[in-house]
Amino acid sequence: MQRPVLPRTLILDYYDSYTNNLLTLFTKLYSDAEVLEKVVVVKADKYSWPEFQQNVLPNIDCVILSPGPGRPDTPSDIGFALDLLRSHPLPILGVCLGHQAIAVAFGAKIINTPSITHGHVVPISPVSPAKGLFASPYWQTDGESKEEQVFEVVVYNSLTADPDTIPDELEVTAWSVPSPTRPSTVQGLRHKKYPIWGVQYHPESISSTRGADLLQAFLDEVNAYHSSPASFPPLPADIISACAYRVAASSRPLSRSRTSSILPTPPRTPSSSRPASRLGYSRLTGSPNMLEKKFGDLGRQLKTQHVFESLVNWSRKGKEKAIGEIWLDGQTPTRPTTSTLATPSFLITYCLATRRVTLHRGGLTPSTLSLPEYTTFWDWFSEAHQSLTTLPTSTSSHRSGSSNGFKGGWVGYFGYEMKEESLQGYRRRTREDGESKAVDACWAWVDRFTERTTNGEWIIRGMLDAHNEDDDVEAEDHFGQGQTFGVTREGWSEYVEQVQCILGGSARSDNAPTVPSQSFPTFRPTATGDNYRSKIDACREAIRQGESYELTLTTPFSASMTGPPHGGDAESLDPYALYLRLRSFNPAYYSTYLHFPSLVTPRGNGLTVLSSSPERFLKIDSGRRVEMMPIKGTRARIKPGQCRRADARIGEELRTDQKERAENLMIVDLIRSDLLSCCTPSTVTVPKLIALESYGVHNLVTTVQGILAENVSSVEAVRRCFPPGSMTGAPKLRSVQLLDDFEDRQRRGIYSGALGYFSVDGVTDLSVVIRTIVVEGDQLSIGAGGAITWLSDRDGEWAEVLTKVGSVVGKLEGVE
Ligand SMILES: C=C(O[C@@H]1C=C(C(=O)O)C=C[C@H]1O)C(=O)O
Ligand SMILES: NC(=O)CC[C@H](N)C(=O)O
Repeated sequence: MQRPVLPRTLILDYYDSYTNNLLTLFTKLYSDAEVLEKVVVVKADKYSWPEFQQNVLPNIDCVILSPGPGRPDTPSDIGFALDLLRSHPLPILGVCLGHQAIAVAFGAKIINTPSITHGHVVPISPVSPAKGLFASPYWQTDGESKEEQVFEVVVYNSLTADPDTIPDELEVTAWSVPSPTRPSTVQGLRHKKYPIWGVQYHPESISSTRGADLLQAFLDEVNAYHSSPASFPPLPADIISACAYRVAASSRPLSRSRTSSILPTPPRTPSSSRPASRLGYSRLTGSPNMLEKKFGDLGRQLKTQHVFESLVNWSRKGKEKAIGEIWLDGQTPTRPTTSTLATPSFLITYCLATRRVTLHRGGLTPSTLSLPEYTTFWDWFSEAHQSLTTLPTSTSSHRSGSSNGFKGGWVGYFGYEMKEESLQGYRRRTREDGESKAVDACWAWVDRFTERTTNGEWIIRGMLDAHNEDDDVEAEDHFGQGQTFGVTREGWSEYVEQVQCILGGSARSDNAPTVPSQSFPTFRPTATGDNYRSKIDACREAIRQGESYELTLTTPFSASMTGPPHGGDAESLDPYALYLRLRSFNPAYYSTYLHFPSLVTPRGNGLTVLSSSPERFLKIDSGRRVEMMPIKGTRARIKPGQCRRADARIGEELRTDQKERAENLMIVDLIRSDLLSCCTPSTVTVPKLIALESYGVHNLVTTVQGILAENVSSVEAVRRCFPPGSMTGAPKLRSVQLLDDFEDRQRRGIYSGALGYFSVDGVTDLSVVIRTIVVEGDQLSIGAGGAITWLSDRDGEWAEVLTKVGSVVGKLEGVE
């Protein structure tokens, strides 16, 4: 059977985190180019009802009403959908919330479903004889028995249409197959006269079957409704540009928003006539301006700690005062990573409350710039990064090996509160005192560094300042203040010599190696366990009301640098010595030490981040492949060596636990939808669904990948996926707003944000900031939390939080 001709389809998005996944159903049937020309996802409140009737309806052929938080009988949740359904000017398909809207529009009641279910696979049975879309030739397979017509899908709902109130003009087309724990519920509806169909389940979920069949059945009806034209016209440009996130189908220039630099914005010149760029990267065909020196066997036997400390000591004595210390210290036995040791040449910080970008350089007074109204830090930083980047073209093949590591560029973090400028529709909470000092984002510029490769060899890398490379070229100065972005030839020679000395063992070392802290300071929850338990109740109540499907509730733990450590005498702790303890106590793929002594935060002077995160937020490789690896599902381990079989059993129990799998699946569907906002739709896939990974704790991890669309920069991709879905729950926007309240409007700060690097060649790798100690002045904090679902148990969830904190700093004695 031929696939139906693709009509102009407008998907109204009720701020759900699964809506974009509907695009994947389209790309199973049509090419990316066709889908991007004919299908748009538009936020449901983008148009008023009169605007929609006047400007949009005449230019589209059908509408899909998305899933979403809230209720279809609450006007602020459902907008003009009920008017649209009652006037039914064109064919409409409702999914979940959209389906419930159909019921409400024609008089049915919405009630709590007898068994609230999110992220579980449920069998569905169409009524017999088949009705509505299930009677379509695109659905029916000749000769199927009733049992064979049962199909499996994922459901995410707390509410349902009350079957006793379905009006005569509507008809139920499918029911869930009842089980002892789940009574049968309405899963499909159709209007007997109008072109309106709905499904309660989520055909777009990764674990649903027959989603594309359902879509074809609908699109076939749309064709019939419009008298089966040979083709439908493309969508007009104004509707395409109303799209929440636009992904280019083919080669187009990068869309750049207006941004500002610390001094006036650099003049725009077409890329062909542009100067060879500030760092000369536009001529990066081989590696003309990228410097690299390999040391072979020299220093192989040295500990990374020793080399790091020697480099730091050397830079502390240098002419220019170092502005920070960076050790990207990935270390797991199973997934090898490189280590990066660097002292950055300058820092950029951003404060949301003041909207100020500040440039910090060693020994100089910081200079600041207020961002104009029309822009955000994301745009500003994206522009700053792009102006220094050679973007790999989409035709460049997927290169492997070392070309995917850090090559120099930005290292730092986006704190969780940066969601304020990334999440569409986010309503900001009121500001607290002291927030005008907050460091909501911090990015350090690294133009030379020492790397330990996975095979233990030492390499140094650098990039040459454009001034040195080509005298004709006036290096542009994006930040003003005479800031340079690369090393000088002399600076590089000096660095080579110094590292050679260190690796060769001839560097004079004034200091003995730092001794790791003997113990961790005593961390305490800032609120009691009972307080957290009561918030779990509040989360479950929000879930019962249909406001959220899953909420990642978190809470801070704090300690003081001057307080008495576990069982020891009072002593002042050194954050670096503490990091040395952490890296051996909880080695993690994203283990990181960031030390910025000159930064001032609301809690004190100096900011140090000691991270042992196991979770990948987002990686972009040199072939523009984006990979996200959300973790959901955590269990404590029996420490290896003690009882391997019992430990493996706990892992297996976690992997097969239906509640944990549902938690993970919910985030997987969310992450797919996030990636569809920045990747070419057909490229978004899930190569590994719910795999067990056991490091400090047992975790369930999923891998989601896609290819970054040509018109989306790496910073913009991160922004579209930020904050990390595993730290919010789903749907993201509503869950984040609820969590702001449940967490008493406290800032999460760096915790729950993203930390890592944006390399000059476009390669990016960021972790989700969890299992991380943040040191501000003499205050230490660790955030921890977990995903709350309808099935959550108060004690179990609190125990999980303590397990997570315990994996970082050891069991907290006396905390219940
Ligand atoms: C909230 C935290 O972790 C998140 C929640 C997890 C879970 O619910 O199992 C696992 C990893 C993280 O995505 C934390 O570590 O604080
Ligand atoms: N996924 C959805 O669209 C959910 C719809 C509604 N908020 C419910 O919980 O039932």
